[in-house]
Amino acid sequence: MEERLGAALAPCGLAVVKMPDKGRGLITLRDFSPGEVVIQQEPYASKPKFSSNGSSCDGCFALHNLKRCSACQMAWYCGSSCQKSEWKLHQLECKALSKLNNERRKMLTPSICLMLRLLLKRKLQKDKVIHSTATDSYDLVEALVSHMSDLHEKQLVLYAQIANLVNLVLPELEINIKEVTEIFSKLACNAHTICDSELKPLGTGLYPVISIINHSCLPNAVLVFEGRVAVVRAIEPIVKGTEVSISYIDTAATTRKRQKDLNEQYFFTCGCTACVKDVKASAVLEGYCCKDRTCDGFLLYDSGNRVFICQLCGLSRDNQEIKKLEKETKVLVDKASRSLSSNNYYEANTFFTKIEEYQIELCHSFSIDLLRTRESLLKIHMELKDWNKALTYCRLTISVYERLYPAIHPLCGLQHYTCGKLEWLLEHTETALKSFTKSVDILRITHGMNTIFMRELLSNLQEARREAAYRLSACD
Ligand SMILES: C[S@@+](CC[C@H](N)C(=O)[O-])C[C@H]1O[C@@H](n2cnc3c(N)ncnc32)[C@H](O)[C@@H]1O
Repeated sequence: MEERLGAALAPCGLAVVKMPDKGRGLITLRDFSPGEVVIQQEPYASKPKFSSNGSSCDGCFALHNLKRCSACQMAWYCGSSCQKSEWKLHQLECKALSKLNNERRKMLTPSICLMLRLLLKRKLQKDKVIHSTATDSYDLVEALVSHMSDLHEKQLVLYAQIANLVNLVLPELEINIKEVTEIFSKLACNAHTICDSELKPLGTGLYPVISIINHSCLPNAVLVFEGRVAVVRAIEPIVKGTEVSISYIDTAATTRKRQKDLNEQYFFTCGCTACVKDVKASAVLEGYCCKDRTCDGFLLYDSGNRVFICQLCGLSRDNQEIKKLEKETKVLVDKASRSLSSNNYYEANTFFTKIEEYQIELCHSFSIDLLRTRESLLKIHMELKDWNKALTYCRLTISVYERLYPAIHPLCGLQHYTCGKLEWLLEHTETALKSFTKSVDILRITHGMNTIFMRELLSNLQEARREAAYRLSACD
């Protein structure tokens, strides 16, 4: 398997190597430039997010013109070509699903659905109904890390229970419960959430070659999806002999939070530069602001004197005052989240606006908490179609994104795009043009140029250019 994979990857300028303390990793055999596709892969198995009114096409993850499989009512296709391409696998899946009563169907979580597909594909490849290739074979799934020995016993029991359910759905496969328990454990640290171009989740997929890529909080590549195809693009020059890295988590968090997330799901301690050197930056991200509003310092707790001290001007801030504001904010955050999840945007707006007031009093301007509040306010004002306020919050988030994420990051590109669309709507043509340009500069690297999404962005940019030129000539 290793040799076959090596032979398939070498022409793409890649090799799999064993790395100290990381297991396997992917390294480059040639230089890659920013925006270049390092590797792309179809999933070994994938499953769109389920929703009763149709999610995305099971074949290509398209979102429109979906029709439900009339037999099982659980698979969706955008047309006959996708239905045909999925038929060999869906034929078996459909037979199994059609037999289930409603109670059993409700128990089919996304990871169970993904597991059913994975096991069926393995069977079809074994029976040579579907061909296996060097980059699409069950051997690659077998080689994935499972971290079984790191799992808590409770988690193992849970996986074993779900494996029993899989056995009930596919009794003819006579699955080995221990083996399926291990595959569930592999899915937890190897499967990827498939997202659309705007990073909205569409489903889950297992890409066993892309899963060889290790994590860094300062990655040199980014993983995006074109339909259900996973595409890894370089976001900076990657010279020959370098390890390719992507980020497994949202890196807009303090080092402590990132380490916790990575440890809980992936069982390792990240040793990247951001994790080793990031102490001061982290303190700013979760830090309180100075009492003197003209000072940009952040505070650290002085336990001896029970006060917070500004690290820039030395001014102290009373612990009690901070605790009081924190407590009041927490009460509001719970209420605000409830209003938002029940789509009560007017009420959510009132709560989040108050939270923002408290956090401006309390937190440093780069604080993650303040950023999350402003992201919620952006979402709320978009829903309420208050474009002016939405634009204000979009701009406020961009300045923090630019500090938190690398210069080339999909979220920065997408936020500039949102900003541009709002400015365009408000007829701020000049600034819209600047925002679209910034967005294209970033997203052409992370997303490539050939998707419908990028074509739409480029057409918006062209239109803004034409309008700006027209306005300029009208002034002459
Ligand atoms: C998706 S797999 C990556 C490939 C894996 N190294 C292998 O041998 O198949 C994720 C696992 O790789 C390891 N890993 C990934 N990034 C790492 C890093 N920066 N440092 C240490 N281990 C890492 C962890 O064991 C993690 O659970």
